[in-house]
Amino acid sequence: MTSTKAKSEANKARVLYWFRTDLRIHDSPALQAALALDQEIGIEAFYPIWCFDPQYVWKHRVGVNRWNFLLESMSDLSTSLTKLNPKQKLFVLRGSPEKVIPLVFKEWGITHLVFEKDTAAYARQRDELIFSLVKERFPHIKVIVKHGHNLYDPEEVIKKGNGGKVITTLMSWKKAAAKVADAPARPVPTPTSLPDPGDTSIDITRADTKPLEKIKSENPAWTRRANKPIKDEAGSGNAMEGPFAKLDGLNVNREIMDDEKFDCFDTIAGPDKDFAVPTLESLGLGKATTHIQGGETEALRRLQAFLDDAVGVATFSKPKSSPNSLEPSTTLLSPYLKFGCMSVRKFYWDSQDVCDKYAREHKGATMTKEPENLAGQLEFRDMYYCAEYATAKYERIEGNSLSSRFIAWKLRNKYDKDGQLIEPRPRGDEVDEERFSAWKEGRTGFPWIDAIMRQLKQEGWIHHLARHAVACYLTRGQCYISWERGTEVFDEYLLDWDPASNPGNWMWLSCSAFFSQYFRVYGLESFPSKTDKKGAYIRKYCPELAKFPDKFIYNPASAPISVQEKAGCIIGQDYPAPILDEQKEKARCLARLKVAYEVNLHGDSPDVMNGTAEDKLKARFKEKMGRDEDDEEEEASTPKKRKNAPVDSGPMDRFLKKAKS
Ligand SMILES: Cc1cc2nc3c(=O)[nH]c(=O)nc-3n(C[C@H](O)[C@H](O)[C@H](O)COP(=O)(O)OP(=O)(O)OC[C@H]3O[C@@H](n4cnc5c(N)ncnc54)[C@H](O)[C@@H]3O)c2cc1C
Repeated sequence: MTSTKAKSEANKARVLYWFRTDLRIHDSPALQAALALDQEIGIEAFYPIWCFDPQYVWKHRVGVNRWNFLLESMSDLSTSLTKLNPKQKLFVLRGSPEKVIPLVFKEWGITHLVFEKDTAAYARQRDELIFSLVKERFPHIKVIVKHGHNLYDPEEVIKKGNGGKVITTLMSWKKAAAKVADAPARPVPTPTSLPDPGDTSIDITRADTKPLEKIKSENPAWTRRANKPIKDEAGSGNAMEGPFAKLDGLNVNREIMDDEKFDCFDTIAGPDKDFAVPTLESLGLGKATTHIQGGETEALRRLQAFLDDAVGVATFSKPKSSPNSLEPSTTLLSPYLKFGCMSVRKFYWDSQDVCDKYAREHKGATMTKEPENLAGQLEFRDMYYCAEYATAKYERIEGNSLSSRFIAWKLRNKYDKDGQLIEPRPRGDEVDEERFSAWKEGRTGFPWIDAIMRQLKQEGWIHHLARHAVACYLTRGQCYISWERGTEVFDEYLLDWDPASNPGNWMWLSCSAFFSQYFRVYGLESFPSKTDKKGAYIRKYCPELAKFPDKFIYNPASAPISVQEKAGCIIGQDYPAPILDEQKEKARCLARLKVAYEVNLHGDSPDVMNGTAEDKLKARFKEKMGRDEDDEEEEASTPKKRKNAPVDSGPMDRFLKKAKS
């Protein structure tokens, strides 16, 4: 099919550059390839676009802070494009790619589609749709795809470097990557100019997109607000499979979106017909709470600030950084890498160059080695991308071909015989439900856990070891709750949520895959007090505890009542008493994990797939321990009561009562 409106003259290129998770202009091999067409055949029109997919808005759990970060990053990119050519900007097309891209193919007479490769499962599926669409309906359009989101292309590392097999250790990743190239590619230059866009008018009557009203009427869950999930009675015709399929039919963000104000998808070009970046208001969202600003400009500023401290770069050691410093003790570049505002290769090579210069100038000085140094951190990121690439059902337990070890976690996802999630949020018994909610809301009664979860919600970022602590607590440390629930909460709150790193690290921390030393559990008092004796971090994020003496800051429930009164915070009233017994639960978790490791079932074992795995683990537990796994549950799950607590209400009741009032 040829263009109906604009036609390419003299075989010059009319380029659609599709920005996705590459919201930058520096070190972009895809952008470079697109602009190289000017030398090769000449560019007649250049359209930098972003597809704002409504499916993403209502099928993927995203908190207001990540929306804010994304919109800021898009605005910043748009400004950069305008600086390269005052006629240019980021043209935001409101609609799903498979709808809006064919439309502009026709309307703008596109001859070339260029984008950066994205190897995540959901992205591959989306891109396959576009490839087949081009093949069937627009065979004259040339598609150019360049890798640039990782140090090495995960697909190449897996296919060329590891014979198509999955990778689960940094060593095996290094070996496989070495077969692809000696070192990551050096960054490519930043463009200094851009060709003009062509005519950007669109005959909206021809628009193959769904106006807002149509989306709403086809998807009742979109507009209905309710406390419990609503199934989409109408069914959604173009639902994606993979990680998002489980959310099919639900506006999972309805709790934070005000439908009255929601008008983001009124037309393909937005309310002013100018393809502007949407606003938080148009998504029906309130104000962001984070202080972390999105965009390439901020990413480069942060990188430069890090590089300016050569000693800091040369001696950067992840395990020695502090999870509870008030200012981040690591680079905080992860959200920028996630959205591609920061090129990972620039990050890698700029740091490497600083290290090399430091080594030359300070002969014999101690420098950190891999994997603790910065290069090691970025390599871990690549390793998870490779694992995700090679693993079917990576984001879940059942059917996970990475052989995520099967542990009968509470509140884990359950699927029907067709592999569909039975409920988007499995319900468990009251104790597990309450433990999960308390964890998510930062009211477990363990200040270390609560402070981290509150920082996560407020800022959208927490330190790596803080992530370790809360992930360990929720899963194998104390609660025995599925890592799937953890990924879901991180997905909602993290700015840097990543489909490879998030499930991968949760599998690691829960000792389901990648790591197996399940007996190493973080102490809720001993671990944080190593780097923050006085509890400044706790005082910041749990201000109700601010006046407690240092001695009790990590365990305020152990303070005498006179101390609590003096601190103006009665445990059980103004701050919850511990929701569980740390040591007892740790012992219970360890016992169950030991059995799970012995039985050694994996995500795709027949017992897991046919639903008999949990019974098998329970039977082995009884055989080994001489009692039922659940026998001790009653005892262990009863929170300790304060001596002076009224008999008719537990500490959590009193805290909730107070919070509600
Ligand atoms: C349970 C859990 C969930 C996580 N979820 C995510 C996630 O969704 N997205 C995400 O980017 N990171 C995730 N991480 C990894 C890591 O915690 C963050 O990348 C890191 O804390 C980001 O802070 P930073 O940029 O200051 O990191 P730095 O220490 O400055 O490291 C530089 C970069 O290296 C990469 N990196 C470092 N450690 C890891 C790691 N363990 N895995 C993958 N990449 C790493 C990141 O891109 C990071 O920006 C998770 C870790 C845990 C324990």
